[in-house]
Amino acid sequence: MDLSIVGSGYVGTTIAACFAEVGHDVVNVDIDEETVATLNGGDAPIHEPGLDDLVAEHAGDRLRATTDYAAVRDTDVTFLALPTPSEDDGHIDLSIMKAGARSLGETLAEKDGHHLVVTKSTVVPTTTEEVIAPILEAESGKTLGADLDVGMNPEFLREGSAVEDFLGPDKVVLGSETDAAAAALRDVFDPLVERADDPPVVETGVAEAEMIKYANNGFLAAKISLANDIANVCKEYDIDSEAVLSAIGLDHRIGSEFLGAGVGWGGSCFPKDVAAIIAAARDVGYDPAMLQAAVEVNDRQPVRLLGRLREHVDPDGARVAVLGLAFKPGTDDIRNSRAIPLVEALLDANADVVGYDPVATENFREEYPEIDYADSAGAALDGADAALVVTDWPEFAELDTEFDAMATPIVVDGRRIVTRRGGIVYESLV
Ligand SMILES: NC(=O)c1ccc[n+]([C@@H]2O[C@H](COP(=O)([O-])OP(=O)(O)OC[C@H]3O[C@@H](n4cnc5c(N)ncnc54)[C@H](O)[C@@H]3O)[C@@H](O)[C@H]2O)c1
Ligand SMILES: O=c1ccn([C@@H]2O[C@H](COP(=O)(O)OP(=O)(O)O[C@H]3O[C@H](CO)[C@@H](O)[C@H](O)[C@H]3O)[C@@H](O)[C@H]2O)c(=O)[nH]1
Repeated sequence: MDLSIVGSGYVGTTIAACFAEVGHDVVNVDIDEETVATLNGGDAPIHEPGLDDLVAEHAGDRLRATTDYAAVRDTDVTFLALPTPSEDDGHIDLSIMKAGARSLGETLAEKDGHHLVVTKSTVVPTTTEEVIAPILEAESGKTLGADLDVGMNPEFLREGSAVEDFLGPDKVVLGSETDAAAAALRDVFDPLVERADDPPVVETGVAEAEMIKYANNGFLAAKISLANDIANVCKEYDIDSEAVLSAIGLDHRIGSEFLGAGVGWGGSCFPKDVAAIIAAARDVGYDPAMLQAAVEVNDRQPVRLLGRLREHVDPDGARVAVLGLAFKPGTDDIRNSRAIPLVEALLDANADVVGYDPVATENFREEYPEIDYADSAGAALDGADAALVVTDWPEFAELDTEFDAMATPIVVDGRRIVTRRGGIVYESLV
């Protein structure tokens, strides 16, 4: 099939390359000329394992990119993979989605025949039908349910394993309201479902599909927060939280994943999505207490980590190495990284901060040019008065003699990943 993907970021590029991989002809539309040029040059515009290879293989053939929305007229289905950031009060900011829908609608005015527009972005319930569809209808002159349909296909990929997750999903959720939309969505996903050995395909309504995404992320974020709550209790009793959490994970009703206690959840999705569904729920008169508690526990974890640091060193004037700037291992994405509140608090406390990350340093430097950066963990530790471990990059587990170069070897581990104990002052958050 001929597919167009509007937005070529973490999701748009990944799904475009993967759809090309399963046999579709795909065009990416993005307003960023550099992104488009990078893709057309055969390179991925983001760091994501396996993506470079797919882009290199399909670019110029089944995968191409353009800044010109007119390209969507040659396709059957368009996915909107545009950002849906948070407003200051947590509500979803739909301005980019609306701008994309307007451009798409304008261009569809000149397309004969049926077109399906699928929301891939994470949007609060009713957005696709009540916000996106009316813009598309108004701009294109097409009629919803006749020559225009909308659908919703939430995305569950994780950064750092995006390609693997998209090509091997636990489930595929296809939200539609008409037979034509349901049939087109099935046609898009059939080759992927077949290749992935038939994962469950959930066919549902558009608003249900929108809500499934928030329920998924809200549940996972709350699961981590509950693990952190339990781990904090363990810490106060001097009980090994890892032993406790791994034991409860053996109960199949609980499951062992996303019980990783530590400095909490960050990233481009959990914080904004949990905030957005809380705000949307309040708009319709319901206060989601569990989700709110998940946020509160999460906000406390960096504060607790700094408390552990202060038990050993006064940050004022101290050189503090921050190990890990990405919001999780395997990505250069720093959006809502736990390193952000930590670095800001350290700067407020007048610490001399040196950051290190295997791949996210340049992104962090753009936001925080005022701190020092090292090109290895060892260099960051050299001469430091204390180290905070913030991201669970596997290389931090291997650190050993590097700690010997610290001025005072105080290691406060926010991810419980460092293995060395002898000859250092080791303090774990949980
Ligand atoms: N990042 C993830 O892991 C992930 C996973 C699942 C769902 N999501 C959801 O997917 C959506 C996209 O997220 P992302 O992380 O890929 O965003 P992103 O910021 O990485 O990429 C968005 C892209 O859209 C482009 N863009 C902006 N305005 C445009 C316009 N008017 N027309 C065309 N292109 C435009 C930008 O240049 C950018 O390349 C969000 O709703 C997010 O919540 C993200
Ligand atoms: O046991 C765990 C697992 C994760 N995290 C943290 O949680 C955050 C999110 O991690 P992860 O879920 O692996 O990464 P994302 O790429 O943000 O993926 C989430 O957000 C995406 C965007 O909505 C969804 O598509 C994915 O299904 C969902 O897992 C990171 O800060 C992790 O460090 C923990 O603290 N403990």
